Amino acid sequence: MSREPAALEARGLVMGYGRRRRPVLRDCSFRLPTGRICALVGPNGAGKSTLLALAAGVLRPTGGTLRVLGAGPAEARPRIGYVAQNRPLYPQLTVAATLRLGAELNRGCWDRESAERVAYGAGLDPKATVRSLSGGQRTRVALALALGKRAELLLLDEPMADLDPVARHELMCALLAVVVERDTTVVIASHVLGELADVCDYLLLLEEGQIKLAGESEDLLTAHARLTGTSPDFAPHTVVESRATGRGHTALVRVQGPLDEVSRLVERPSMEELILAHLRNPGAPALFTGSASPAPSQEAAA
Ligand SMILES: Nc1ncnc2c1ncn2[C@@H]1O[C@H](COP(=O)(O)OP(=O)(O)OP(=O)(O)O)[C@@H](O)[C@H]1O
Repeated sequence: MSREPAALEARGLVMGYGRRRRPVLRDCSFRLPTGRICALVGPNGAGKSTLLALAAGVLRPTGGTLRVLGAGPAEARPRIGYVAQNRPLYPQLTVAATLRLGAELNRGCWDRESAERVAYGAGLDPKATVRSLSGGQRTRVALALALGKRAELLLLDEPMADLDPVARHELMCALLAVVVERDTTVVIASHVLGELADVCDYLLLLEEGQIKLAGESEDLLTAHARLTGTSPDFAPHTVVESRATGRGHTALVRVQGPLDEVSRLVERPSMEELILAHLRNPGAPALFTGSASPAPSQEAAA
C-alpha cells in the first residue's frame, strides 16, 4: 500500500562540514508524517540545527537523501517556513517594511492577519528597525514571517529561546491556533522539554548525529514504563535508566513483555521523563514506531 508523501523522509542521511567532512549526521533514516507537531530534541551539538537547515534546503547533504513534502528540499522551499537559530532578517528594515516584504514575496497566499497578530502582539512598534530589536522581538518578527507565508511545513529552530515566559505562552498559543486550523506540520527544535511535551504529538530524538527515538508521542510512551520494586532486576524489560530509591529500585524501561503489577508499581512516564532518561543514557537502544520508519526504497521493493 502506498503512503502519502511524508513531511520529512530521510534515508541514510549524512552531513559533514568543512574539508574533512567529519559526519555531524550519520546514516539517519526516519519518516515524519504530515500534520504532526514534532519535537526535535537532543543535546548541544547533536545535529538538530543541521537537520533543519538540510530540510530547509539551506545546506546540502554529503550523503543519503532527504525528501521534504515529497520533493527535494530546494523544490519544496516555497512550501516551507524556516525560522533559523540566528533569525536572519534585514537589520535596516522596519518591522512594518519587513512584513510588507514578506507579503510581496508571498503574493497571493500571504496571511496578513496572522503575521500582524504575532509581530505586534506585545506592542512592538511597526516603525522600529530590526537592528534595534531585542532577541525576543526579532524572534517575534521571524515567526510572523513564517506564519504569514501559510507554509505547509514550519521548521522552527529554538523558537522560544529568547522569549520571556509570557511571550512564550502567547506565541505558542498563536502558533498552535494557526497550525491546527491549517493542519500545518511543525518541527520545533528546543531544549525546553516541559513546554514541548505539552504541545507536540511526535518526537525525534537526535544523539551524536543519529536518531535514537522517533514516532508518535503516544506510541513511544506506551512502549515504556516506570517500574518500582524491591528487586534491582527488571527482566524481561530493557532498562533505559535505573536508580535505588527509598522504596527499593525504580527503572524507566522499554517494555518487552507482560508487566508484573503484583510485585511492582507500574506507572506511565511523562514525555519529559522519557526524553531525559534517554539523553542521560545514550547507550539505550533506538526505537522507531511504525509511522517513523521510512518506506522501503523503490530498489528494495522491486
Ligand atoms: N557551519 C559549520 N561548520 C562546521 N561545523 C559546524 C557548522 N555548523 C555546525 N557545526 C557542527 O556540527 C555539529 C552539530 O551542530 P548543530 O548546530 O547542528 O547542533 P544542535 O543539535 O543544533 O546544537 P545546539 O543544541 O547547541 O543548538 C556541532 O559539532 C557543530 O560544531
